Parts: sequence; structure tokens; C-alpha cells
Amino acid sequence: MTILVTGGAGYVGAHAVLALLDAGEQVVVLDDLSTGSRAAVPDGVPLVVGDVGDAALVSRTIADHRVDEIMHFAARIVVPESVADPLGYYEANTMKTRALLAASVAAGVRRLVFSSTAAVYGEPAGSTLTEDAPLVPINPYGRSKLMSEWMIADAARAHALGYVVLRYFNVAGADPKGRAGQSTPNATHLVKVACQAALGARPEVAIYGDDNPTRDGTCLRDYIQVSDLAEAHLSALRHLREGGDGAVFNCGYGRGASVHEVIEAVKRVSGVDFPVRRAERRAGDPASLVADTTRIRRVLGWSPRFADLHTIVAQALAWERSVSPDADGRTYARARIAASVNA
Ligand SMILES: NC(=O)c1ccc[n+]([C@@H]2O[C@H](COP(=O)([O-])OP(=O)(O)OC[C@H]3O[C@@H](n4cnc5c(N)ncnc54)[C@H](O)[C@@H]3O)[C@@H](O)[C@H]2O)c1
Ligand SMILES: O=c1ccn([C@@H]2O[C@H](COP(=O)(O)OP(=O)(O)O[C@H]3O[C@H](CO)[C@@H](O)[C@H](O)[C@H]3O)[C@@H](O)[C@H]2O)c(=O)[nH]1
Repeated sequence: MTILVTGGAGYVGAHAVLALLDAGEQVVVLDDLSTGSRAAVPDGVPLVVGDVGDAALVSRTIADHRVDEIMHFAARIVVPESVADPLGYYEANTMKTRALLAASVAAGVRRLVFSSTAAVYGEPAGSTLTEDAPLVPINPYGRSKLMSEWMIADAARAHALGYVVLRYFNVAGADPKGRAGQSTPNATHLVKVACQAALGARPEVAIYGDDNPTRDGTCLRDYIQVSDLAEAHLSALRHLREGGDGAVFNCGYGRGASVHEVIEAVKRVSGVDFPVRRAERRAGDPASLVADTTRIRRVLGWSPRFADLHTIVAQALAWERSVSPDADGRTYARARIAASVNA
């Protein structure tokens, strides 16, 4: 049994690959390297460089590697970019997921775990979100993912395909063994941006809006550590292998941190008081996204190991130190991932 990991050279996908290898699974990665990097794929793991929307390539990869399970991470993921380029997002996320599904169903793939997002909930009214909260995304990114969720559920009903949809809240942190982290070029994610500012790789952090209806006016997000999230994928696969029903699960910790609180945590952990400035709100940003995690804990038996903002920030900082040029333009040497796999 081989698991095809689309987007396995990216941030979350690379951590899932490590978790799968640690669990003794066989993996093949399909990635076009648009935001991912070859170096994120551990030695010994086959990497097929190509487009997940290329049905012929997907069919060939499934046949060549005897794939019967897929984890589908490949996507474009930046909310404001989706507002500026909606058609690009529908193509990358919705149409290419359809192509992957068609090839998978035709080849008899049995199980699919799909990366969805809290952005499908839109601008929620309540404090925490259960999976049954209204699905009213407020940006094209969220809509592109919600359409994919619907296609997957419909295809699963019509064909012998088991599926789990995981709706991630905000992913952050890095592999605790230092084997992987977030290397996306020009990353826009708050924790990474703040860590880069602490290390002198950026001059400042802009806070996008401090007039939201939240406790300090800045947006609240539920930051989930990336290896905890990778474990949720393994739990989802086990659930399906044991005959579990198709299902949707929130992935978060059930508590929100504000932009101010994240910046304070990065300042405290790094010991650096970097400049922060107020900026306009960003297009498509909901004020608050916090998960209710009852279902994933109950049905999948998932329990997180790193549910502490300071721990997450410390991991992100350690990773950033290993990959970022510092203020003088020096690049810190990065430990080779391959050498430490299964260390
Ligand atoms: N990072 C987050 O906070 C977050 C939150 C919610 C959901 N997600 C979802 O998680 C998944 C992974 O996100 P990430 O943070 O690892 O992003 P990422 O950009 O680091 O990884 C995406 C990977 O997919 C590859 N890719 C993109 N388009 C492709 C295509 N057409 N064909 C083949 N490969 C392609 C990229 O090269 C990259 O390696 C995405 O589906 C995203 O929507 C992420
Ligand atoms: O330099 C920055 C970067 C971010 N923010 C704010 O910080 C919060 C988090 O932003 P970011 O880290 O960019 O993540 P989101 O826009 O919340 O989106 C992430 O989290 C979503 C799930 O909640 C996923 O669907 C997306 O793929 C993923 O990019 C938002 O309020 C931003 O406005 C700033 O104030 N300054």
C-alpha cells in the first residue's frame, strides 16, 4: 500500500510525510514545486514533479506506485491572493481537485484525506465553531475549498471512496526534531512573519486591523502545531482503514490567540523587541476563527501534544534560525532533513 501525498514538498505536506514515514508507511509525493521545495522531501521518498490537475500524470503515478490512498494537500492557500485572483484559485483548488478525484475514482483509489480550511465558515457569529456551523465563506479561497469538499462527498457517495475532510485552523510551528518547518518563499503567515522580524530578516510586522470586535481589536485565530496536525492525518487514515464513515473534522485547539498576543509571544520567546505598526485591515479576513474540537477528539481519539503558543513559537523560531538570512545577510546552515529522518 502506497500513500500518494500531493503537495508533500510544502509546509503541512512535508510534516505529514515525516509522520507517515515514522509510522512505517510507504509514500510517494506529487508536487509541482510552485511553493514547495525539493529539499523538504526526505531522501528515499519518490518525488514526482508535476501538476495535480494533470489527470494522465496522476493516473500514471497511481499505477506506477500502486497507490490506494491519497492525502491531498496541493493548493494555493493565501486568502488575500484569492481575492485578487479568484479564477486562479478556483482553477488551482477546485478544478484540479476534480481532476485528481476523477483519476482516483477511475483507478479505484480507496481512501482520501483532504486538506480543507476554517475559511469555509466565513465570518462566524458564535465563539467556537462546530463542524455543523453554517458554511458561508467570505473569500474565494474558502469557496474554492468548500466546493472541493462537496465534490469529494458526492464522489464518495457514488463510488467506493472513503474520505475524511480536515478543516485546519491556522497552522504554525515546526517539527520538534528540527527536520522540517515552514519554508514557503514570501510567506504571509503571521507566526512566520513575526519570527522573521525577530531574527532581523524583516524590518517590522504590520498588524492588519485593530478595530475588530475582539478582546484587543486584532483578529483571533486558533493556531495548531503542524506535527499535531500531521498526527490528525494519521488518525483519519486509521479511521477509514477501520471502516469509519466519511466525515469532516475541525483541526485546532479550541482557543484563540489575537495578533497582538502572537506578536508578544514571539517577542518574549526571542527576546527581541522588533518594530510593529498598525496597517489597514486585509481583504477577506474574518475577525475570529476558533474551533470546537469535540468531534475530532471523540471520533478519532486525537489529542494534541503541542497545544501551547510559546512552544509553537519556539519551534517556529528554531526553524527560522536554520533557514533565514540574518540582518547581515548570512544564511544559517540547515541540517539535512534526510540525515535526521527516524532519528
Ligand atoms: N498553512 C495553513 O495555515 C493552512 C490552513 C488551512 C488549510 N491549509 C491547507 O493545507 C494545505 C497545505 O498548505 P501549506 O500551508 O502546506 O501550503 P504550501 O504552499 O507550503 O504547500 C502546498 C504544496 O502544494 C504544491 N502545489 C501547489 N499547487 C500544486 C499543483 N497544482 N500541483 C502539484 N503541487 C502543487 C506546492 O508546491 C506546495 O509544495 C493546502 O491545501 C491548504 O489549503 C493550510
Ligand atoms: O503580517 C501579518 C500577517 C497576518 N496578520 C493577521 O494575522 C491573522 C492570521 O493571518 P495569516 O497567518 O495570514 O493566516 P490566515 O489569513 O488566517 O489564513 C491561514 O489560516 C486559514 C485558516 O484559518 C487557512 O485557510 C489559510 O490557508 C491560512 O493562510 C490575520 O488576522 C491577519 O490579518 C497580520 O496582522 N500581519
